[in-house]
Amino acid sequence: MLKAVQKNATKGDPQSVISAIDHYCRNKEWAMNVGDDKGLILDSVLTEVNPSAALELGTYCGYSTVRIARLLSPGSKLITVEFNPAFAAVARQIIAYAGLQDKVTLVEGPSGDLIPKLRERFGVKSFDFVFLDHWKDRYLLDTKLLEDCGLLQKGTVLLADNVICPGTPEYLKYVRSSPRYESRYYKSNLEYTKLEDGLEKSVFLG
Ligand SMILES: O=C(NC/C=C/[C@H]1OC[C@H](O)[C@@H]1O)c1cc([N+](=O)[O-])cc(O)c1O
Ligand SMILES: [Mg+2]
Repeated sequence: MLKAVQKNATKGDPQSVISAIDHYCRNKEWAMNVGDDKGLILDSVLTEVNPSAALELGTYCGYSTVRIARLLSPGSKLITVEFNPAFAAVARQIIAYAGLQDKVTLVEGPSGDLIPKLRERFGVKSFDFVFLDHWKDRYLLDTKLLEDCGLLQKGTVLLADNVICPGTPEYLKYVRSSPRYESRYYKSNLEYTKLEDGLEKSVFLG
């Protein structure tokens, strides 16, 4: 994937990096990026929220990191968390190739350990936007952790990938039944396939 970006994308042009990855993953080797179909929904929700402080759980190779960071207003920041050092190493190069390294802080390690440290380490008061795309059985645990650490504020938008495939049933049940969230499902398809998947947008009500 990284070679495809270096070969086919233009340095400093995030859209060309996104297109190069999508083309490669559709035609050569599938990979678990949020992809171009769900990516358009991510773009529109992100543009609507226009966050000054955004968090991504599950960087993988940085595809959604680039999608998010390219739409941030000047001065806004994205913190992205990745547990797997090999993925993180690729992501750093892809984010830099897109020229977005100044907007992105990539933190390596388990989300459960890092979330409680984000305030002291990065001076984050709270997040306006959270993209959940990491281990599917961590979505609910980490959402509750974000609540308990006071990192969500009234109006914070959580956007969760893969709520159908591979699926995050406990998380869905929680955000759809809790009085503290206003939740909505955006139907789409699993990246680069015809299988159903979708994004769940949940607004924290405080
Ligand atoms: O596991 C998925 N994502 C979470 C990956 C999590 C972790 O894998 C190793 C690394 O530590 C990374 O953080 C996933 C899986 C599929 N899938 O179709 O299997 C599709 C997706 O969009 C996904 O995000
Ligand atoms: Mg995903």
